[in-house]
Amino acid sequence: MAHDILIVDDEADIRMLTAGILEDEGYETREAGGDIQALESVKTRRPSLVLLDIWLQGSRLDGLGILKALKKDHPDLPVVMMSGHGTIETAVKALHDGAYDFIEKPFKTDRLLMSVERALETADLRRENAELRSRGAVESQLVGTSSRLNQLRQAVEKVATSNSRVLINGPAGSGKEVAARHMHLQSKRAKGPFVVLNCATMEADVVESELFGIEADGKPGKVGFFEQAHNGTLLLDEVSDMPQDTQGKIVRVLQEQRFQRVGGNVPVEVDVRVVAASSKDLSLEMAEGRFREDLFYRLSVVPIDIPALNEHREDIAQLAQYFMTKTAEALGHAPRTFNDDALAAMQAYDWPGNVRELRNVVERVLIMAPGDASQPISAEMLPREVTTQDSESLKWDQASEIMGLPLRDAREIFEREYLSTQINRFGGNISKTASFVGMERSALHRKLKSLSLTTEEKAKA
Ligand SMILES: Nc1ncnc2c1ncn2[C@@H]1O[C@H](COP(=O)(O)OP(=O)(O)OP(=O)(O)O)[C@@H](O)[C@H]1O
Repeated sequence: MAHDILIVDDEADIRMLTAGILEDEGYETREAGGDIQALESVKTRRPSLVLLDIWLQGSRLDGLGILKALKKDHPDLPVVMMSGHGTIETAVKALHDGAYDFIEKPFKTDRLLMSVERALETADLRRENAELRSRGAVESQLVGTSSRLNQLRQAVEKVATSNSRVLINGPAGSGKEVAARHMHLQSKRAKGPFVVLNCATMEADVVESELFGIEADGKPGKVGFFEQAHNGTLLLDEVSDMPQDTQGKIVRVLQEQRFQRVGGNVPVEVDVRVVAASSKDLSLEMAEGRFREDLFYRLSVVPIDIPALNEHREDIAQLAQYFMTKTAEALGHAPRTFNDDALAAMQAYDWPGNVRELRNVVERVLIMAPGDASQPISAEMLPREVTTQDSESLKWDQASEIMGLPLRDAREIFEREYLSTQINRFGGNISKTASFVGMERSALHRKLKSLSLTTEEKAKA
């Protein structure tokens, strides 16, 4: 997509000439003859760059005034100043106030193009960096004011002040790492490091060297996660994926607060608070012999449960707006609001990927939605899966679940779903339901009883 450049100059000839040079290079241009036009134009749509004259006859604000106003709302918008009567002081002032460059009029074509090109390149790079940072970002504060979130925050803050080990449980993307970071920042260790080891993405044969480091010829060759986290917190994320041998070694470290590096024989002492997180039910993993009992009880001194997003829907609007502001800042866009329909659709959706999915949807919407910042995001601009959560996908989930069952169990699930839907459809009226499904009234009664379905309950549902 061509970069779009706003040229602000009170002289129409200069605007035209500059626009001609830029358009020949494939840029799109817009023109403004004064302060009001310039600010309006940026408000309507943020350009990729502004070329701004310092002296503007007939305007209340001069170029420096406009620069300040622009930078207030769009700190990352690249601005190149131009002037025929520029003094060194004005140029320095402009650069100090955030202009990218200052060119003197009359300028040579090459000088103009070079400055524009560099300013755009720098802005693109900055944006990409911020975007990368934002994509990998995990917050340190738990956003949300529902009672579930308030309880969670209280529990996290309470346990933070103790040195106890904590096991954080919750579905993928629900905020386990955010809770762990929040806990770290509220603890006495806040100034120390917060280190995350993701046990799920680590190859079994390197987990130990990653955790404990490597020693060769009596010297540390690689500092492990435990040492990196000295005086701070180590989060063992997806701890259920840790190989069993390593689990045993961790038990010893937790007991003794010291360990040996791989290949070494000198004990290394550390002061580390270990916090574990898991999206699997660790007690089940333990019962099935995949997770060591001694480690489970050592890690799970204080269990903290993070709810799925659909268990605290009241926070969806606040979280969506929060991620909108963050993402807009990172991408250098103006943030948009959500209208009531969009909020209602987001609140009704089930969010199988939890808060992470919500964050991704907001990012996608900000980048893809038509219109400008003055237009709120409406339900039609949301991705299809959010707005068309008709039971299609749910039905499919259920169907695949049924495929894994013996016929008897599958039939029971089907009959239960089918009959409760039909009873609801006929407002709990057994005679009408019986006639529609083609059963005797008494037979339907018996069936409902055998499925433990009551008409009152189902009619209410
Ligand atoms: N309450 C919250 N406030 C702010 N951001 C949140 C909250 N909950 C989750 N997030 C954001 O959602 C994303 C996923 O959160 P996080 O990584 O903590 O989830 P997780 O449960 O650790 O996921 P996984 O199981 O995949 O490791 C992150 O970008 C995080 O910042």
